[in-house]
Amino acid sequence: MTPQHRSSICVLVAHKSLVIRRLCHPEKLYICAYISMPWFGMDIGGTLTKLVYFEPKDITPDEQDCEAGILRNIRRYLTKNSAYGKTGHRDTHLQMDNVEIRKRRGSLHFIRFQTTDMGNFLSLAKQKGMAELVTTVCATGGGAFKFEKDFRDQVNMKLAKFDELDTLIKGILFADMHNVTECYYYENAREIIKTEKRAFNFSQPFPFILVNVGSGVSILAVYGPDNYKRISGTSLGGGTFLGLCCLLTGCTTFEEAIQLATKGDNRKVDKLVKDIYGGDYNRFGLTGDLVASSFGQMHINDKRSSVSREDLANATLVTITNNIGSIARMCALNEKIDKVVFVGNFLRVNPISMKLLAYAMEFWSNGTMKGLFLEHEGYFGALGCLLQFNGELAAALNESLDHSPPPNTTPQQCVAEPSKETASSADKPNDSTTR
Ligand SMILES: Nc1ncnc2c1ncn2[C@@H]1O[C@H](COP(=O)(O)OP(=O)(O)O)[C@@H](O)[C@H]1O
Ligand SMILES: CC(C)(COP(=O)(O)O)[C@@H](O)C(=O)NCCC(=O)O
Repeated sequence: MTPQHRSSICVLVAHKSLVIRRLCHPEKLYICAYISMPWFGMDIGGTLTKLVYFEPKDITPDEQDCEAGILRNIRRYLTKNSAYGKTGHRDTHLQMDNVEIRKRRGSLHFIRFQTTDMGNFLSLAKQKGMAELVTTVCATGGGAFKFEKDFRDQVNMKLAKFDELDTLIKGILFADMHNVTECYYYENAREIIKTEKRAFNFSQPFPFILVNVGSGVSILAVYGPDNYKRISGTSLGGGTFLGLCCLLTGCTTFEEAIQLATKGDNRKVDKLVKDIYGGDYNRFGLTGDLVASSFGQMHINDKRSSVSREDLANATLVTITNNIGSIARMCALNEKIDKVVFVGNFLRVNPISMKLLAYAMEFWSNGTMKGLFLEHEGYFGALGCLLQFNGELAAALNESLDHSPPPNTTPQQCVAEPSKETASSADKPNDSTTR
């Protein structure tokens, strides 16, 4: 807030998550809404909850004096630690600095925890006094619906719900615009052992196929910032990999599953083309080393007794990844789109899958399609949600506000027309789903 704004305030009503200020004007009384800190976006997924927190770095000495103790404590707690409770982690390597959001400059912090830990998160929020400061949390993902009552009953917080696919796209476009190295591809993807990560210029993104590999998989065709359709999906996703891996190897975490897979060999588990043909199946270009049948050797006693946990983990990873790659490629072919962007936390610390997907796009399309990846892989829904905060408040305040802005006031400072991207969009049926 600038000194002029401060001097024009005649009434200030603190309403926890937002501050409504009445600005004096000779002819009219204007009401402007400032969104008070803290700013969060939350994506409550089937496996992981992602939290994006905006830490303002342009706090003036005046503001510092006024900053409530609770707010300061929350800021310090989130930014000075990188582990929270049993499963909470801040991905410090993903932090985005010097970002401008709603005319404020600051850093974006990326935090995740297991959705099964939601009870502990709510207790922590209560303990840190969040409930006293925040009335409304912007949330997306299935959990925004599932946990709505828990938020209300346990911490007296309202969830402003946003659709997970809308926010996913908003988050991707924002991250790509603010981070020049956000998007990358694998050079020489056909040579999996040698292939290397390279930055990709994604400044002209449309159209692209978006494959979100979370617990399950959603596939979208994106034609513009507000123009997309969900064209396909599969229940064989990241949750399937983790679930099957735990069953087959006795591992208990995703990180362990990936580590095992890194040391294993799927060829001891799968039946390859050469196991069936004795070599290549030349007529249709199927080389001998191609997987003909995932897990296809495991009905043979001898083979079964000689495989390791590592081999089983690797075969599970390859099976799930190849299936996703195959569906994604067919979707891209159908839509006549050549860029296929893979996101979602299944790709976290998982170069095996990324390289396989890059290979699959390149090989099966004869080099006409490209697999692309993004650094903030699983956080776009939460980021998009944080960015839409404005729209939610506009909608919430729409009825009580004078819509015409006061003189010399930018749209960010004053709620005017409700944004098209209001929370209510999450409550509408998704008519862009074609499947
Ligand atoms: N620390 C982790 N714990 C559990 N799953 C993880 C972890 N890191 C990556 N994953 C993978 O990410 C998937 C979840 O991806 P995410 O995009 O967060 O989806 P969702 O929104 O459904 O939770 C899991 O199914 C698993 O394959
Ligand atoms: C239901 C979901 C959108 C939920 O998203 P997620 O938490 O998995 O990221 C996703 O799991 C999905 O699209 N599953 C596949 C459903 C299908 O098309 O078969």
